[in-house]
Amino acid sequence: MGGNPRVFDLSHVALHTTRNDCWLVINGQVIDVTKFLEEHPGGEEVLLEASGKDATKEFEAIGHSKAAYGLLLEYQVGVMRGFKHANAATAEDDTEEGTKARACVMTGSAIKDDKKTRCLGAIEFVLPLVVASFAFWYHYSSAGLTGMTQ
Ligand code: HEM
Repeated sequence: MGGNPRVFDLSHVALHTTRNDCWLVINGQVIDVTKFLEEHPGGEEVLLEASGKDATKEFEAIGHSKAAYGLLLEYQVGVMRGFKHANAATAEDDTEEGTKARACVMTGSAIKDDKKTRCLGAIEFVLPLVVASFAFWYHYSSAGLTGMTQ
């Protein structure tokens, strides 16, 4: 799909319900799974049953892997009219590039959060050690000084 996604109505998607022409809708993405029917690990029957309609619930109920979500992009032919993505402003943002960009943002923040947590962990561990060593040093050096002056 290019920068301008094709926009479909459900009535249009409903015209593609055969083995030779099989579309379905998942999360506002219009997916043409015709070429994927034979490859689908869950079998072609479930795809045919879900064809021509919004199959988001069925798709998500299976707990498909990230790879399966990635495949959606590969077979996407357009978006549903008026569909608002959970984390996108408009359906127009739901281009392949847009979705990939969002995926990057999501991965990016996940990694960032992870780093932050690791960094915090290190600080939480090192800081008490530094404070304790300082306290020791202060105690003994001032004791030494006191000893010297007496
Ligand atoms: C609503 C329609 C769908 C239903 C009901 C469905 C059902 C299933 C089921 C039952 C399995 C498990 C097979 C097993 O473990 O033996 C499966 C696996 C899989 N499906 Fe679907 N599926 C649907 C749509 C799709 C679509 C549209 C794609 C991608 C374009 C897809 C990609 C996959 C992949 C890659 C697997 C392998 C396991 C995984 O990576 O999650 N499925 N599906």
